[in-house]
Amino acid sequence: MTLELDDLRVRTLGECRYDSPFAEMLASKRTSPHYVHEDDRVLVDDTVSVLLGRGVPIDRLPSLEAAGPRRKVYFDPATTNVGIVTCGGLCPGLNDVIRGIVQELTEHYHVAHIYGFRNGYAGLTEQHRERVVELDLHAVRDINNDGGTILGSSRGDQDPGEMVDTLVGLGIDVLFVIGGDGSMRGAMKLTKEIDSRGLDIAVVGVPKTIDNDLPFTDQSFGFQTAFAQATEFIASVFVESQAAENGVGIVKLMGRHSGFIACYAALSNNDADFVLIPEVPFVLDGPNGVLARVEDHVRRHGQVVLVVAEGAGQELLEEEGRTTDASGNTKLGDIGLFLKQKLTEHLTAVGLPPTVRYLDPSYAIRSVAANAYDSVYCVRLAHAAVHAGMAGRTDTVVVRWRRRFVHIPMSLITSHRNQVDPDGDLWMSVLEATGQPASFSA
Ligand SMILES: Nc1ncnc2c1ncn2[C@@H]1O[C@H](COP(=O)(O)OP(=O)(O)OP(=O)(O)O)[C@@H](O)[C@H]1O
Ligand SMILES: O=P(O)(O)OC[C@H]1O[C@](O)(CO)[C@@H](O)[C@@H]1O
Ligand SMILES: [Mg+2]
Repeated sequence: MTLELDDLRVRTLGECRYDSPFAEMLASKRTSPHYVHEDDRVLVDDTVSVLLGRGVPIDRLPSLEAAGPRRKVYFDPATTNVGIVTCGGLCPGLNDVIRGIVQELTEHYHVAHIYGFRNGYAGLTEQHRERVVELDLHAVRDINNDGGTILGSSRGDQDPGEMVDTLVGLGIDVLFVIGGDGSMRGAMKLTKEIDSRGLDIAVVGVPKTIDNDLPFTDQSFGFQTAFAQATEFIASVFVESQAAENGVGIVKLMGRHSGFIACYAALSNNDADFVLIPEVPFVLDGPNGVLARVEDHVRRHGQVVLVVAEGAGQELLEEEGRTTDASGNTKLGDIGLFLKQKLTEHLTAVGLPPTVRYLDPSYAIRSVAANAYDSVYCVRLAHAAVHAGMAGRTDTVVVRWRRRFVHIPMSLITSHRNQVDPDGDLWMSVLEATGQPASFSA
């Protein structure tokens, strides 16, 4: 993707004229290895060859605005009303982000009102307007101990006009959207509607995806918790497969288009012998296909463990009758059950009748509370989002990029998918750890 500096500038509603509660704390701060000044920018690229290849002066290199508190803010905190909505699939840490936003707005900015919309964008429609809840410190006190989201979530289409009417009705100045790619597309439609009506409402996104499939972010919040949960299931099938004759353990993990959860979970305890992900196509048959390779492994070791991302090998499954969910996401075929059946048939046919242990942890890896690492990450993202919104940034997403918190235009987060690069070092680590072939070609 070609990136120009101007593509990376975030929108702002106007000049920041109100004193920020952080003004004094910021007065003497300068950029350091641990802090980026609000007037400084963070480079997108981090290798000498790419930077040289850009062929532009340093101040024209693609760079991102630093996140964090400003000395002045756009909205007058005392009269500011805020809305929060969580959309799409669950992800560990949603409650931590909600809590962080409410605490920051209450304890530091002392804003007028914070409203939570129930069940995703549906909560902003006319039908559900009366379900809006007012959020305060009491309402969010210990919600971080629970998985899910106290606001609820949903998929499905809503009318931006109706949603903006709700924002106007409540006098919302800043809306925080915590969600994935679909949610950010929805947020951009809201901004477009807000603009067309000439309204002064900021929309700030906090990207959420356990699949880690959003670009321009080191790793999305909740991802670490999710893959840590997944490792437990791999460990279980490993133990089971070791105890059985011709033991075959298969774990299917979430990851529609990106196999990050499968790769990290597999690397974590290093029990997996094969990792199959959407980014690396494979064939079943032939001397170099998955069936023959698994057979060979069982012959040599008496057992085998496969970790498969749900989006892997979709090209091998019947596409007939494939449907979409309420948000238009394609429903995938079940590659886990398909592999279970094919491996059972093949190993039986070659005289190695297997004992197959198949686990599909599914929602169990994403419905849990965030671990300590993710909780820290969530609260820092929440703070960054609040500062961005109060400073009038709109159509903007807060992310951590190369360990710095930064702002990016919302359109970039939906511009492409973050995927495991088959030529990158993560996949190389998986190949090194599993010993599986680099490709399963016919
Ligand atoms: N193309 C789109 N245009 C406008 N709004 C959209 C679009 N796609 C999704 N949305 C809105 O965003 C909400 C969430 O979208 P979706 O169900 O795709 O989840 P997501 O945010 O992508 O999260 P995830 O995929 O990680 O679960 C939907 O309920 C819908 O209101
Ligand atoms: O919640 P649903 O609609 O069952 O969707 C499940 C999907 O959501 C995700 O968890 C992404 O949020 C995918 O990994 C998974 O395929
Ligand atoms: Mg999505």
